[in-house]
Amino acid sequence: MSIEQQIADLKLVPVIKITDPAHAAPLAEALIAAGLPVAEVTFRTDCAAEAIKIMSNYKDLLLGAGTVINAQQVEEAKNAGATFIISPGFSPEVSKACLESGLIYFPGIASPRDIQDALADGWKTLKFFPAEALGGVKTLKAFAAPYPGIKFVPTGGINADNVGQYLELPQVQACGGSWMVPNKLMDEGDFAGITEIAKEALNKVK
Ligand SMILES: O=C(O)C(=O)C[C@H](O)[C@H](O)COP(=O)(O)O
Repeated sequence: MSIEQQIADLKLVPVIKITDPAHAAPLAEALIAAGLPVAEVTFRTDCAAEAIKIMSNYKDLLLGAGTVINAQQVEEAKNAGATFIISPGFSPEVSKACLESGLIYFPGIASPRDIQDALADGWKTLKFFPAEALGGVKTLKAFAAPYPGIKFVPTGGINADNVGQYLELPQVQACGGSWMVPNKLMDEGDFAGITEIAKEALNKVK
């Protein structure tokens, strides 16, 4: 099954910021225990690649790298075991690196011009970021008319209260968000708490 299809089936993509590599294994286990075996580990911390490498030991986990903004990070993510790449905005450099290395890219888009740049490189499942700040559902409905073949993974300001309204749209494959893996719980080592939040999020979207 394609990565796009697996993400569409899961409906949610937790956006994760790991500050301590020791959190990587318990976090992978917490997400798997919740029934949400997918992680977007962001390159916002120096240990992102190390965390991905640790999490890649969990073969049931669909593992991607987020906040990827250059080709070097694509290579680091791939070497660590990531199978998909996400960036906040469309990056021609990241796109080229993904095409060359066979990784799936979910580029961030915020405008029709971004959508067309992504489409020109062959990407048809796009991250709409920052979703809430850019008009949310209303903007996605407007994008759907001229680009009927494009699917979206909105992210940015999405939470348990508003995720349902996005997933009602046929052009929305899944929603991303950091609310499913709160930094506070990770810092406290409360991985059971993260499992609970991830389960609650899944219940909201079923
Ligand atoms: O880093 C990336 O690749 C991004 O595109 C941005 C993240 O997905 C959002 O920052 C998550 O937004 P929140 O759920 O509102 O915290």
